[in-house]
Amino acid sequence: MTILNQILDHKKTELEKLKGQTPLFNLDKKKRPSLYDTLIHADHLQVIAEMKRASPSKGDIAAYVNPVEQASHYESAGAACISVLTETKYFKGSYEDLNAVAKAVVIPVLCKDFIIDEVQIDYAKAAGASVILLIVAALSDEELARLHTYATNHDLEVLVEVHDTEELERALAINARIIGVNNRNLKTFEVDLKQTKTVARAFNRPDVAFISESGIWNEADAALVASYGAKGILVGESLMRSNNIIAALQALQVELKAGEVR
Ligand SMILES: O=P(O)(O)OC[C@@H](O)[C@@H](O)c1c[nH]c2ccccc12
Repeated sequence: MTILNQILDHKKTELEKLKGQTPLFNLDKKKRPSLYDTLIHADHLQVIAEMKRASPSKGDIAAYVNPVEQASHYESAGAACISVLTETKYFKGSYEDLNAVAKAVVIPVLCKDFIIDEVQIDYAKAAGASVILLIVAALSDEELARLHTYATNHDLEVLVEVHDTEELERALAINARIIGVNNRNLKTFEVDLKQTKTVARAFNRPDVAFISESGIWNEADAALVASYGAKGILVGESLMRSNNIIAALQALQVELKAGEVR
């Protein structure tokens, strides 16, 4: 069984618990900027910086880091959005982490989880997210369309994650406005930045905000995916391990040149 299937099986067991409770978080509702608008109008590569304590492929990365401090560094270094892992068993995240970050920053906040049910979207919103992730590989076409509509109707933006050109077609079919290609295959854990190139070449839609996710360590990686057409990048581990978060994040914000070679 692939790791993605293991995570999804575990998720199903948690749904009943979520459905039996009401999400109660303390939050003053903030109007956050639109991630889509930020990406579409970008003149330099936009960074979605991730709060990631651990992962199934790497184990502990920074298990005990303070999410508010981490997110505040990200925000002051010019991040476009903060991604917060809320999956608990494999990534050691929580809705409490998300809520703490949402209270501390004014930029968009992405709830990073394996969403398979509306109740998770309710929790993400209640905890303060303005963006959610939907993973095409984890959902049927019907589920993808239904959850995408549900989130949009609740004033959330949606990052739709794909791995390859077949999944890209499925994302385009539901009119996804923000599409991310995950350079890490969630079935094998292999990371290849060229996935960004392959997917970028398969479509020409300037109205879609296209981002590259995972495996970005330095300015050269950032410049490479920008040259493939990415307007933004989703970066976790390299920032979590950095001992100079601000400098590391600033270095990734490379200039976007008009008419990049794709
Ligand atoms: O730590 P990295 O290699 O910079 O990757 C960040 C992010 O892309 C990764 O955490 C991620 C992308 N899609 C996901 C889906 C679920 C969990 C995690 C992810």
